[in-house]
Amino acid sequence: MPPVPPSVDALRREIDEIDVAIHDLIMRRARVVERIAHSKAGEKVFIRPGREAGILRRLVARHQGSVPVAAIVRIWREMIAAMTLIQGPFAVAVYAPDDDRRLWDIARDHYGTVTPLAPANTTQAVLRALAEGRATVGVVPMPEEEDTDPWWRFLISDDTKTPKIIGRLPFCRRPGQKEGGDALILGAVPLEATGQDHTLLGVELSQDMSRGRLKDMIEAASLPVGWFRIFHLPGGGGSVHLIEVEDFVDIDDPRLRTLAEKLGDALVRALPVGTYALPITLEARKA
Ligand SMILES: O=C(O)C(=O)C[C@]1(C(=O)O)C=C[C@@H](O)C=C1
Repeated sequence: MPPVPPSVDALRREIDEIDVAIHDLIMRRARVVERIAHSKAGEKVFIRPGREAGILRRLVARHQGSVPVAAIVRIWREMIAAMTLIQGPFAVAVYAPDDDRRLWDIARDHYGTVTPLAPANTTQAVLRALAEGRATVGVVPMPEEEDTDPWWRFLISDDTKTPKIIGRLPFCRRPGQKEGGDALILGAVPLEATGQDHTLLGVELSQDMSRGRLKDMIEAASLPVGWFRIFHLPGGGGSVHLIEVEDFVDIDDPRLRTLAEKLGDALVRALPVGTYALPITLEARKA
């Protein structure tokens, strides 16, 4: 006689048991996070974007079976966001002018149901919310070529309180999803290498310099250049540049000293204004 398949009732009882086990594990995870939070006592910033990226990359790599991996990412983002809030106040300012909800939706996806999000009409308002402590992190659009008043120029500062770029959204890109509507996350968080990172380098010059010449100098300092944005300071007072470097570069990186030597008197300052963990692009088969 072939074995009798379990009844639907029996399968549902198995699901109930699994749910209890998952729920127990979530509560156990939260207790571990509470202990981590305890060890961070006294630190103003308790988010670790690099660690979050590592957790998701590991899960996406090991995922198998019929559940779309995008759903796994969503579940973990919900959990990590909730477990961030366990550790202290956490709020997000999102650039969402009038009825433009694009970044709002990306931010909600990343920060889950319970994280307070506040809309900001301008990118300046996002920076103000960060400066005034109303938001822990801010979500702003990727720098556009034609932006006449770019938000990123305020990040090129030696003031240690200046927020940095700490992430890029969406962190998981579905197959075919365009990069056009991407966002960057700002926050006063120490930069952390994850093994697959890009850095945004801020360069302030006392004079205008052609993009080609600056690019040559940066590449001669062994920094692999991605895209470039330029803002000419009013009144001919020089220029600021945001340069994507396809590597992790921190403030002590010797390549920055080489660049400073090459730029000589033209240089006012060159510093990393942030790094982001490279987003994951999901395979069509698993998405
Ligand atoms: O590892 C930590 O430092 C945590 O606070 C835990 C945790 C998580 O839920 O895994 C939560 C928030 C951090 O941004 C990173 C990870």
